[in-house]
Amino acid sequence: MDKSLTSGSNHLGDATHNEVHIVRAQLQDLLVEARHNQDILNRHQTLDLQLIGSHSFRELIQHIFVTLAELCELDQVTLSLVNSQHNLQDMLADLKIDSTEFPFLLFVQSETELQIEARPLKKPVLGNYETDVHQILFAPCFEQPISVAIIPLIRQSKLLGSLNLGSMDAERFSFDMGTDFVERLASIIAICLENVINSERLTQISLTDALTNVSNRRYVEQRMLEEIGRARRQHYCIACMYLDIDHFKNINDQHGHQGGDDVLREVAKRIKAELRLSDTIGRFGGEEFVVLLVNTSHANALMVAERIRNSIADKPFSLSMGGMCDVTISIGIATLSDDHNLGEIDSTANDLLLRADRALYQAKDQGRNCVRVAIDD
Ligand SMILES: Nc1nc2c(ncn2[C@@H]2O[C@H](COP(=O)(O)OP(=O)(O)OP(=O)(O)O)[C@@H](O)[C@H]2O)c(=O)[nH]1
Repeated sequence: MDKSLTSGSNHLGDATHNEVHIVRAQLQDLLVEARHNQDILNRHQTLDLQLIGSHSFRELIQHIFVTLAELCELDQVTLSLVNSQHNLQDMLADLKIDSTEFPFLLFVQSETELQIEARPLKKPVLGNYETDVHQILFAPCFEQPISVAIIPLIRQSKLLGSLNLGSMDAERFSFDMGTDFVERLASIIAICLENVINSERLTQISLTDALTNVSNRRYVEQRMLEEIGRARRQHYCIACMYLDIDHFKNINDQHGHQGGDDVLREVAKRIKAELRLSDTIGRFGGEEFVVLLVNTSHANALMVAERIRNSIADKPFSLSMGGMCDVTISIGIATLSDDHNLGEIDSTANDLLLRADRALYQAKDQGRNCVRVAIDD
């Protein structure tokens, strides 16, 4: 037997075997990478769908802070929004969102505040976290990140704000990294932000009284049903106040319709100033207002009503055409305790409003500028 041939063919066999082994390993790596990429793609698609599907500002912000952070495995996510005329903060107040609900949502007064090292934020900036540059953007986070991506949110050439992503991994965001993904994400978020803000504003307009800027009757009636339902589930008491300006016809007669309008606006403002964010105030029509106090006992409702009455009676109103005017208000209160919160929600709401209205008429009958409580309370 030709040994060299045999050993040669063995060598050949080993070499082929090794090559096959290497190719197999490479294929395996490619497969792992393909699965990994597919996984990333799936996560991004899930994120896109959640962001695009957001129906409200609250929902969108939650997806940015929770879904985005989870799916992209980020350690810190904050969002800075340019709020030049305080419009956004007013909108949040109307939506009953207070600053504690979204601590990672930041407001800046102008685009200049989002400049990085004196350069306008036009493109994503990736790299190491630097305290003097990035601290403001990550101030609410428990831990400061190690690498960051500051991504402008631009819509129709206007900077809406910045999405600020942080990671404890130094290599997660480096200055020479491609930014296609983050730019795509930022354009989706910018479009969604613009959409939800516009839609919240439209809803707000349709539920707001144009003269006084408080809610209108439609909103209060809708809200009342929701609040009665919630009070029933969570077993607390709610109170309803019916408020009516005294002798408003005389105010109109003496100071003209414009003077009357000034009084309506100022009354709404003074009532609102005495309420909590969770309470609801609405103009029901003419010179009538309704207030809904959640999780409020009979005694507390009485206290708030007295405070409102005093805030109106104690200080004369100045009118836009000049001159002053004394104004008083009468208030009727009805409360709905947990043990009486039964039956159809519609009729419970009607009954609560009716009882507050009857108490108001008692207040009118008994001299005005006073607070009366429903008899059966
Ligand atoms: N300026 C102004 N007046 C309004 C508006 N809506 C209703 N009014 C007027 O509000 C007045 C309400 O008068 P009344 O219902 O007689 O009640 P009142 O004079 O307040 O008397 P009491 O409620 O019994 O104390 C009417 O003169 C309405 O024209 C409004 O949007 N602006």
